[in-house]
Amino acid sequence: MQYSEKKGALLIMEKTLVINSGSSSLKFKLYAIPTEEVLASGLIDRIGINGSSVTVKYAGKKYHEEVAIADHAVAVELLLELLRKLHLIASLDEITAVGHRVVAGGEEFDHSVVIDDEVIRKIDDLSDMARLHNPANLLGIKIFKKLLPNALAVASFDTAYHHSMPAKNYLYSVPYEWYEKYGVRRYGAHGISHRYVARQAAAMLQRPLDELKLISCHLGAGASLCAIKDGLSFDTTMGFTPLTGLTMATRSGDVDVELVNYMMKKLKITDPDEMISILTKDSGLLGVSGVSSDMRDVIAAKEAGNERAAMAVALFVKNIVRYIGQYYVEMKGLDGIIFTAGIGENSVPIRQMVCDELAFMGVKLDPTANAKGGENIISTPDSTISVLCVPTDEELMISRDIEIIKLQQKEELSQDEKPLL
Ligand SMILES: Nc1ncnc2c1ncn2[C@@H]1O[C@H](COP(=O)(O)OP(=O)(O)O)[C@@H](O)[C@H]1O
Ligand SMILES: CC(=O)OP(=O)(O)O
Ligand SMILES: [Mg+2]
Repeated sequence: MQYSEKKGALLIMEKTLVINSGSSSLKFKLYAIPTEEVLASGLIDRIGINGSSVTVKYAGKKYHEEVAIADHAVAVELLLELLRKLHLIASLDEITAVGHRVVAGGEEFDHSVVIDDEVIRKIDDLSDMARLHNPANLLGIKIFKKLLPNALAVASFDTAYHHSMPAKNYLYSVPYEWYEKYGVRRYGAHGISHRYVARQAAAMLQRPLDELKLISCHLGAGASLCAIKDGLSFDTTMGFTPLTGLTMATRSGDVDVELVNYMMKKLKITDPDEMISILTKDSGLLGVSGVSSDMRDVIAAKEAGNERAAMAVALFVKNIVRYIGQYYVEMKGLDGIIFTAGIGENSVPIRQMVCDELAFMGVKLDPTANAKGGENIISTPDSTISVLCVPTDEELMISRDIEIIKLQQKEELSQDEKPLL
């Protein structure tokens, strides 16, 4: 624990580490609490594909290294090494809380929780609902639990935000008992991000969040749209698992389930898991383009005249537009479209291509604002629907949830200490 003087008051400074394992990346932020100052932030990028690298920003400095990172286990090891090597902390004990993004939280977890053995078991049980993510999330949880047994460990779930969806938006048209007995329903994902960008958008538009109809487009290696009404998730493109919805880096998005059966026969595959693995790891941008899972590479190939790369980009854009149309109708109106995550935040051409498809509705991008990126309103003032670029900050949301949990724990303690009358 350290002390810091801010505006004349003596503050006890604690350090919170937040770990965000995505399918292609591992991000982390080290915060000073309560000031929320980011002491260090890091991105381990392109996990499992060529050209992987690590970038850490700390104390006005930047560390960058191109290094092979085969999987999330290697990424977590690298994170630990960097914490020490770059002297981001003097000793691990300085970290008093660790927050973990967990993708699948099922029906049970509708808010962030303190991680104990029971929570670990449940996250493990939910792995079938996010096979690219929950095992990687658990890996980080277990390593840090072992290294920092006394730190407060918290799990924040991607699915939690979507608990507000009405039944007509989360039920599938399948036997109802599947939902009742086995929890088969749409859970969605990226909820921590959709929640964050919706709040930011309301502040940028200077309107109360609960009066806005928004569509948040989280376009990263995994991608999902979320229709946000009354400040809450109303509908989302990911389903029972993060496999469905949009075209993604390596995931197919929506397909007719009959093709699973058909292709198993054609490819002489007997194990359904093998088929799901093809739809999860060999499809999407990678499968269609044959070039790469990374949108940067696919756009470069498209510009060089590669037709399959152009088709992959066209499918990516088309599926986003399809769902924007659906949610516009479902919400009976739309005030703002938000672009976020790796592609949404950084790709000027993808934002342009999506908005070009919406031009007939009066959506107009300001090309200068679009090229600038960052946290910005990127539509023209006369656009019928505002378009916003909002860099997501899942880590900040997780760190704030940790503070809420700390407050609740303090309140519970003080309740316990109250003398019995
Ligand atoms: N400038 C860019 N143009 C297009 N795509 C980009 C750009 N920068 C990053 N990306 C894309 O962002 C993806 C990573 O997004 P991110 O949200 O970090 O993914 P995840 O959290 O799902 O691992 C990469 O796969 C890459 O395709
Ligand atoms: C749920 C999901 O797809 O997450 P990410 O985009 O971080 O891989
Ligand atoms: Mg992500």
